[in-house]
Amino acid sequence: LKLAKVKRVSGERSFSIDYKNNCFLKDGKPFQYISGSIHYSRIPQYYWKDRLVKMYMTGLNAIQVYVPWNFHEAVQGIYNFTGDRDLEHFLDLANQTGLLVILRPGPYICAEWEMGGLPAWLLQKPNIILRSADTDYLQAVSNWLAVLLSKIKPWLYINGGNIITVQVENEYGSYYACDYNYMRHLWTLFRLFLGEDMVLFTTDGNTDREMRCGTLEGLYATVDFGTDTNITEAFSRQRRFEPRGPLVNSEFYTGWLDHWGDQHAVVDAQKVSRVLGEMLAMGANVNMYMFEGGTNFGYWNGADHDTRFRPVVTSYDYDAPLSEAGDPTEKLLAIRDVIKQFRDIPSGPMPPATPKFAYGFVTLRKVGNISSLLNTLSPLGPVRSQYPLTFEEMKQYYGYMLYRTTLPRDLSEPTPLISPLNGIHDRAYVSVNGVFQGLLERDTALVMNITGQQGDTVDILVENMGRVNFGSKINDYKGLLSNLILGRDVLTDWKIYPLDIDGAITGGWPHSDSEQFFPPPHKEPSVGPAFYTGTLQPNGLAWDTFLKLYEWKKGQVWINGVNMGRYWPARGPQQTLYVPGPLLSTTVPNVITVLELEGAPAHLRVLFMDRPQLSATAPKS
Ligand SMILES: CCCCNC(=S)N1C[C@H](O)[C@@H](O)[C@@H](O)[C@H]1CO
Repeated sequence: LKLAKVKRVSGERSFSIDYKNNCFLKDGKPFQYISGSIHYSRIPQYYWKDRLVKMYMTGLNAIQVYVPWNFHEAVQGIYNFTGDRDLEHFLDLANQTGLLVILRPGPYICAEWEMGGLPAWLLQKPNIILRSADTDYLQAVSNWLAVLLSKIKPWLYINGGNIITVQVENEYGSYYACDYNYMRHLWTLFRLFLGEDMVLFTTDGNTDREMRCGTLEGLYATVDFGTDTNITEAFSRQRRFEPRGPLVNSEFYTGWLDHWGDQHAVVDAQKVSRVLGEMLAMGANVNMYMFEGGTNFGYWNGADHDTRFRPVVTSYDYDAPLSEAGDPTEKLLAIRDVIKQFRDIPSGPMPPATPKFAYGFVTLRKVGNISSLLNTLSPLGPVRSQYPLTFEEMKQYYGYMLYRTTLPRDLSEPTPLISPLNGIHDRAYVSVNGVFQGLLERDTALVMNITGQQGDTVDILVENMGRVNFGSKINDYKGLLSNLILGRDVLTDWKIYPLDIDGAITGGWPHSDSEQFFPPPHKEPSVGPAFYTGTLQPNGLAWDTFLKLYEWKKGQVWINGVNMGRYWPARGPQQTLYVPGPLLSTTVPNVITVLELEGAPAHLRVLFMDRPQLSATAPKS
């Protein structure tokens, strides 16, 4: 129905590759796209139009969009395209704004997104070979693509919509499998559902191995590279795989991602605009990755794993031309000045940054330790198991899980607790009889000491910090993947509590309880995993703001029931969380709930600021 607005004039619309003149043809005329990446899954729907208009006013004629499979099929066979997941609404807004679309439906997308967009329920098959011709993987992929590609077919430019090209898979050449049967299967599916006329392409990093394993006859091969790459060398590599046709850089990096513990990544604006100009002058088609990064709300951040597990931070600001909050930057203005040299850009003002407000301090109060809240957070009670089960075996894919057992003997001396196969995925917070005794962390903290008496309760809260999204470790199972050894004993006879924190919070906890049963507010801080809550009084303004948890250590924040993502100021570089203004109420108190995993500061205060802090790496402790 939304397409009715789009002039459906059959016969006049075409989008193809001109192998003679080495360019794209749009309606028979040479066409050079100047595009920017924006991920609808990282921006609340009410801000989509704001960001798209700013991209259009910069002079872009296209946007590049990933479709995260796990964002739309969290439970196998149940598809969600509503609200912040309404892909067609996003495409329609882009169409209304005069922007064409380069769609990247994966099924794997990388993108510093949880498991590269693959749904974690794929891991229920213990030895599944992801991104290959593995029959179970391909069956799930085929079911998903049948739904998605059918949905987007009317949105193809050649059918009256605005999607001009579609990418198959994502940098497949960077993956170990190099399985041509997998790529041929995908190619068949994309052709089957999108038709023979659709321009399908691949994108790969700028090396021979990547191009060799990532390209396929029938898919137009493109490359990606940033500002420090020799443009001529990179495009000559593309020419070795596509001797004729348009030059395309599908991911021109305008910035870069941050992992917890990194220095905040920045890329010089003058460098970005200079190299962009050089590529456009060659007639190359360029997509800037990212143009608007947005936020990894909830549990959606991914992770890298080179020598060790490196989860990506909550902010996907990416030092991009539009900031995480959608504010135009100097980098955007420099880019706009370059684009002006190649095409007319829309006249009129660049929409301004959305207003920001410093609401100030809010003092929280403690709700309770996790172990005292199990009736609320795990209403169905525990699963009993001789040995630990993973998140996937428990069929809880994200967030936190509580593993409980008892001490097998008196431990008067500090006794080492270890996971011999580095099996803590990813961080475990250990309490004995409700008293926090320390933590274990994947690759980083492999032993801690315990004391206690035989029969004492051992509570181990395990945090899933986001699944690896790049490389061979994307089959990233979570939880306790191997037995725990305490001294000389293997810990057994577990009670494993799935924790539905998000369900409890969207159901009104803890605030709905606080009026009747809540203990008087007290300022006692505590160590170990505990919930805190408070209210930001309304002041008639619902403006963007940035939440700083000064002297808090690590945890998760919900505001008015929405999971805002992870905070980890103790590690940095991110120190504030972006809070979109429309999330706030102008009339009723805004409920803030914090899960602090290590220990709250005595002041129990959090601060709402009018600006972000993304580059304050914590002082080396
Ligand atoms: C640190 C290794 C990063 C691997 N990812 C790379 S090269 N990238 C290419 C990938 O296609 C894109 O989705 C993004 O993930 C981008 C980095 O922002």
